[in-house]
Amino acid sequence: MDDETLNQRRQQPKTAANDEKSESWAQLAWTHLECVRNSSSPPLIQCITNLVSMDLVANVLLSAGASPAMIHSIEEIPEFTPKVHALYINVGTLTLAWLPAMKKAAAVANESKRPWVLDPVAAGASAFRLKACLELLTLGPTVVRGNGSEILVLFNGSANANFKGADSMHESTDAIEAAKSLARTYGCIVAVSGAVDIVTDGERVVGAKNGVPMLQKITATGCAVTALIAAFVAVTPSQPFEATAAALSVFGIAGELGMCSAGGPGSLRMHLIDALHSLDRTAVLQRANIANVS
Ligand SMILES: Nc1ncnc2c1ncn2[C@@H]1O[C@H](COP(=O)(O)OP(=O)(O)O)[C@@H](O)[C@H]1O
Ligand SMILES: Cc1ncsc1CCOP(=O)(O)O
Ligand SMILES: [Mg+2]
Repeated sequence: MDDETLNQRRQQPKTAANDEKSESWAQLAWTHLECVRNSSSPPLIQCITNLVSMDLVANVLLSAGASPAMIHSIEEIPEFTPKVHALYINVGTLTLAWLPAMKKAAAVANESKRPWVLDPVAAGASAFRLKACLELLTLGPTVVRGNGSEILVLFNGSANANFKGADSMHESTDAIEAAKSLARTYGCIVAVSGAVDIVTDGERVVGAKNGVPMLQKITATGCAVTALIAAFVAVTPSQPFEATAAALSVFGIAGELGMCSAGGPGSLRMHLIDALHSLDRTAVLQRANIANVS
């Protein structure tokens, strides 16, 4: 997708990819994936992500039809970030050295009117990490996706002595009100992953019930689905709520199909990537399970 196309999408929300008011959620999920795959050039996603996740994030983006670029040096950001279709920031292996580059990239993405997505991995693990996440939130991400514990910590604004790390201690549904409040405060879409993936813009709330529990046994699946959200938002930047729900559902469907061939987490990782690559319309329309949450 070239810049001209991207700008046309921003100015004209009613395109084939995002005329979703008349489409079912399942159709919408398929349309987003198709749009990523069929862009004239693959959506370029800059990923400033943690060291654990780089491989899976890049492979998930490639298998969905996007183009990942793991470029995180602050020296390269002013030149490179304006060229991307979306930016992905993930604090999983945050150090003091990386934080200025994350903030700079967010600022350049904002100036360049590029959507950007934040994954606040283990936000409550330390005061340093939480402060960094809250500072990044004030820079105005388009979407924030975390697990239940991460979203609750961002909402409470204080590091939690019981916080265990990257894995959630909460159900996604425990964090619905926190997610709505964060979405209203920061003017962004907030997604909470789990058995049901919750997506809210502060008013609307939908739940995507796709995926398999074994996705939790593969490191960086949360990071990878946040990257997929960035790719979906890249092709419909004026519709981040819909793009986020669609990405979560599509990733979950790939997990469901991958699980049919997998013997455990190691082979699920491989089959997940294969399933995302070959996902077809029939599977998405039959399996997408997105509905309003009251
Ligand atoms: N119990 C579950 N059943 C089905 N899918 C799940 C379950 N828990 C998590 N997932 C899926 O696993 C992926 C990673 O989510 P999660 O484990 O919540 O993120 P994180 O790795 O950041 O903690 C998401 O696609 C989510 O939908
Ligand atoms: C284990 C771990 N430690 C620091 S980052 C990371 C990966 C976390 O990935 P995810 O949040 O997707 O499980
Ligand atoms: Mg995570």
